[in-house]
Amino acid sequence: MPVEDALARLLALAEGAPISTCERVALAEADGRVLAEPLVAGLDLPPWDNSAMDGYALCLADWQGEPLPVSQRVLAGSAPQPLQPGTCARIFTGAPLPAGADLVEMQENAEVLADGRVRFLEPLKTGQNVRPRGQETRTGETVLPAGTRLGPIEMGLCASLGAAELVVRRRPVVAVISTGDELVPPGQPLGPGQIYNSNRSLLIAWLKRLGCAVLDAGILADDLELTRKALAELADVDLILSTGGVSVGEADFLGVALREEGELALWKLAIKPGKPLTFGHFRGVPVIGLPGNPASTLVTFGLLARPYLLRRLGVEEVQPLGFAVPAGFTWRKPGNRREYLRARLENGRAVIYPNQSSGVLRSAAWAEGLVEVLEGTTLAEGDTLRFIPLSELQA
Ligand SMILES: Nc1nc2c(c(=O)[nH]1)N[C@H]1C(S)=C(S)[C@@H](COP(=O)(O)OP(=O)(O)OC[C@H]3O[C@@H](n4cnc5c(N)ncnc54)[C@H](O)[C@@H]3O)O[C@H]1N2
Ligand code: MOO
Ligand SMILES: [Mg+2]
Repeated sequence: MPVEDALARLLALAEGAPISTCERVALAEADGRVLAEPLVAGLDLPPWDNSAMDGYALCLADWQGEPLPVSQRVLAGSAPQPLQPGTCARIFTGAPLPAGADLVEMQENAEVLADGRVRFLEPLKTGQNVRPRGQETRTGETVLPAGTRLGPIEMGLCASLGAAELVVRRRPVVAVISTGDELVPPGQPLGPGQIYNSNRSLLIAWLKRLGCAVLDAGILADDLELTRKALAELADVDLILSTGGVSVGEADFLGVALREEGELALWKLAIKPGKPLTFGHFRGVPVIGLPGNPASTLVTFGLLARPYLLRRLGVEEVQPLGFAVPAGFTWRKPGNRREYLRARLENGRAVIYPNQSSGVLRSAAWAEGLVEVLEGTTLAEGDTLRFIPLSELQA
């Protein structure tokens, strides 16, 4: 199945199983969460006309070009008096404009005379250096739609509107299973044939960034009975996310368990790395089986499982679009799977890590993004490719 068809399937399944319950959280706890209700402005922003500069506020219609006495001093955080006709007000950045004033001149363009009056050195224009009330936002406007993922910028925006609490989708509970008799957690010595479990750490960190509550189900031995048992114990989670055990080997049991006690909706995609990606249900619980090779885990989580989870949270834009870059390498062997190569930008061109084996996670740590090589294509230097930044995928 082509990647885009698999993604469309997954997103449709996600829409059928939304994480629809919500909770009210303090603003400080909302980073990384998804808004369940739109953020509607309860005030104008700015709440009043204010000065964009340190200088002097005056009324243009009232001014004949003569130096003006200073009738008041207005600091940010103060409440000014209405402007006395025939005077100007000393004013500072962010301070409310006195009623009757309609412009601010910056102090660099003004001269304070010996008698304290202020002479304006440049032509003046109504509205200059004034940030009018409501210029950013008006009361009642929807500032962020439901389904927005909150990041640093949104946190700041919510605060600017005085939102102390937000209604967000609850965290999806995702169980992480690492399958493989060879796996050992870091901190223990390696025996013969053993390797450290890297997928667990990669996925747990990534899921947390996505606002998921992670249930670490540990390492699962390559055994059908134990696989059934492990899956059966996770009946209450929103998603079971496993790695390994999805290919055709004699120790690959995930697909068998899904076929027996649920259903296998997706298996064998035209994607490299990541071909044996598996999606199905075990006794009704959604299961994503990522291929065990670490670069396959990375690519399939980023391009398929991450969008699936985000869509379950009601997020519309689930995938970075990436951007077009010229290839800084040649590709001579057309594949029958869409390839995602770990790449970097050098002098505006994509160059790839020399070892693209799906077992090599170091390629991804070196890389800044994934470049997409379409099925059946070869590439010459300068040909255009899509570059998907890893920073955006990991956000
Ligand atoms: N005869 C075939 N063999 C394989 C095929 C195929 O089509 N025919 N597909 C290959 C492809 S492509 C992939 S990808 C892998 C996927 O295999 P599995 O998902 O079943 O994963 P395992 O066999 O369990 O492990 C693969 C590889 O990854 C290492 N691994 C697994 N889990 C972890 C972990 N948590 N941390 C670090 N490394 C892990 C494991 O030791 C293996 O080296 O199958 C190919 N075979
Ligand atoms: O699809 Mo596998 O991840 O190529 O090695
Ligand atoms: Mg295998």
